[in-house]
Amino acid sequence: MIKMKVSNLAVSYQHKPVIKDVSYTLKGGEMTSVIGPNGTGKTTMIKAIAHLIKYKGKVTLEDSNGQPISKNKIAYVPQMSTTTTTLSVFEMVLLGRVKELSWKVEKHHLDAVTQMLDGLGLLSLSDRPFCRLSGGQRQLVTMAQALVSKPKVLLLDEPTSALDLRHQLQVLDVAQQYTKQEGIITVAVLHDLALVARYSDNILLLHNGYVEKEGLQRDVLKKDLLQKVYQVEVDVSVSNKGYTTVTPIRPCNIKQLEYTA
Ligand SMILES: Nc1ncnc2c1ncn2[C@@H]1O[C@H](COP(=O)(O)OP(=O)(O)OP(=O)(O)O)[C@@H](O)[C@H]1O
Repeated sequence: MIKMKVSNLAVSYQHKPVIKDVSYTLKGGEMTSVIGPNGTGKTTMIKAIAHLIKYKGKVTLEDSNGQPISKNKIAYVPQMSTTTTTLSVFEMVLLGRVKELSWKVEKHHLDAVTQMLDGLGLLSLSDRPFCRLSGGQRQLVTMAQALVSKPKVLLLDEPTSALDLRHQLQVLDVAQQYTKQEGIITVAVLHDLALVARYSDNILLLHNGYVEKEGLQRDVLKKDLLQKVYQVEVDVSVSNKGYTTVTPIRPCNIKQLEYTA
């Protein structure tokens, strides 16, 4: 099983600490959701583990034999692609294979792209220029591009923010299926706690640059903990079909609430 170990991670922007001292270990085959209020450092943290920004501390990635895995095997899908490229959807997804391509594009690469587009319901958009897609379609295409690169670690920054209900489930189903099948590590920054409850094997709750809590949904999606971190009164309920819902009720002053976590 592959393993990613993050030790004493710290990131500052212009000497202002954003991620202060974060440590955790992630395992292959598991989906981890990163949650927390706006501006708390979620994007910064996943950009650091993708080696896209400078950080202090240590991030190691190793296979089941303890051998290091190259950082090239980490795929990062940003919040929203604003590129104005005129490349087609097909070409954009094919770029996911760029490290393996030579002057001649082999059939198996083209087949992999077609299969991925088909799986995400994007085949009919193959020839459309990427710059003429809607926000949600762009999110799906960048996800396809990441998956076609055969990553060992898949980092998704708010992958469902522009998607309708059906596509939210579709994207997270694809990510979950791929994570389990290939035994990779997937980390998704999500704000929708119903999706978090449904798809996470593990949840990291970030607050003010620290991990406030890490664990299973029953340990993290707790009323008093969420109230403390989000400063909002919430109701946490589980339907008779087993789906967890976190309902925000009203913003609150934490001093009025009892915190026992
Ligand atoms: N390039 C940058 N330069 C300076 N400050 C930055 C930069 N990027 C982010 N920040 C600041 O770092 C803090 C954390 O930002 P980050 O985007 O990581 O938060 P987040 O938890 O992902 O937020 P959100 O939920 O709103 O997307 C914020 O205060 C933000 O303003």
